[in-house]
Amino acid sequence: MTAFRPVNDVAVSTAGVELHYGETPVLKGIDVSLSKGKTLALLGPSGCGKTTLLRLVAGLLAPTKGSISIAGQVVADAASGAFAPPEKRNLGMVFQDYALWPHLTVGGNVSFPLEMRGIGRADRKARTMRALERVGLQAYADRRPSDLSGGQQQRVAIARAIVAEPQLILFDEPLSNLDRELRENMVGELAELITSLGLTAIYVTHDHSEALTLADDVAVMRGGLIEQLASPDKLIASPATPEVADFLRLGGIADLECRDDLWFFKGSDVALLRHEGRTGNVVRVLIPTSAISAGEIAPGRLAATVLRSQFRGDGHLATVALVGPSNVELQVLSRAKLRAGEGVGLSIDPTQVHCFGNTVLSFNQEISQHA
Ligand SMILES: Nc1ncnc2c1ncn2[C@@H]1O[C@H](COP(=O)(O)OP(=O)(O)OP(=O)(O)O)[C@@H](O)[C@H]1O
Repeated sequence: MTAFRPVNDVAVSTAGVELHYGETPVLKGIDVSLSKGKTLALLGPSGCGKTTLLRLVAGLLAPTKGSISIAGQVVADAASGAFAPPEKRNLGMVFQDYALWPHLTVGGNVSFPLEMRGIGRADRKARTMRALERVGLQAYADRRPSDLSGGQQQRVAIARAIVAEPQLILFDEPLSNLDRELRENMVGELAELITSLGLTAIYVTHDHSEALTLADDVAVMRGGLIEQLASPDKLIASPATPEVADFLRLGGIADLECRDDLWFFKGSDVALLRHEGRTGNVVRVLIPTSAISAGEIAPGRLAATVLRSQFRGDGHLATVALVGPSNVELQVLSRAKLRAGEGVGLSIDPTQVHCFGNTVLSFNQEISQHA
């Protein structure tokens, strides 16, 4: 996102944006740049500042420091005091609670932004029906929102957000009120809609699978800062920090220490792999779930005990503790259900082990695991 890009290709950018509530900094310096036609997800735990950043872009808050531009125009600048209100930013917004007006029909809700822009009745009607058609609800124009399911109400909110063809759409946890199955279907539908309409979007969520499914780029936020901003593929292959890997649930985190070119789980005699290194060196690694296969306890495999297991659609995801090293928990995907307390033997593909920090270790040499 830092690469040079012609200004007219940039839909939104923020420079050094900070937001303080009194003395408390909530955003501590945010620099992002989003190209036209792309979707940026803001992902992170509760309280990390995602909604605050979205509200700043929307014009519902003004930054304490820094500036925000939309389509090359400065819409907020703390230094000069420049500030464009939401209605001047040409945005569509979709909220978690749909925010539909109960006294208006579905059609009335969708056409409202056009009325605000003073567009004539005939044009309004045609554009409203086109927006409803795009979300598959053209037959529902005369109904009240309360007659619709949660998923349908959210689609009405999306139709209302796109009806005036805004340059940018902001989504604030739009699916979090829906039940799991509907949410999973809607993520796919929404991704398709965003792509087919060529929308530029910022999408706030605390759900990593939603972010990785929908977005071209994901900003993983923590404590008012962006911890890493990258494409889903890059985030999965090279998480910048253990916190990012943990938040994306990519696998288990462990500290390894080097003794005689063997890398042991720290404080134990259990070695994960063989690789040149200086005795005493310690590195923190991610052992991805995809790198581990579980079977019977056998020589050459790492012994572990199952702590808990949960079915997740493509198998049973078990959390296991290694026998020997203290506090090393790994996640294993197994076809068979693994029961708490059961012993298992793990094989780990060392080429997938990811090392954090500046240390460059490629664990792709001749390896054997030493239990
Ligand atoms: N009006 C306010 N006054 C003071 N502090 C606030 C105010 N609004 C938000 N905060 C604080 O700012 C921080 C960031 O809030 P924000 O809503 O942006 O987080 P979030 O990442 O969107 O979380 P969530 O997923 O729970 O919505 C939180 O610690 C919150 O308590």
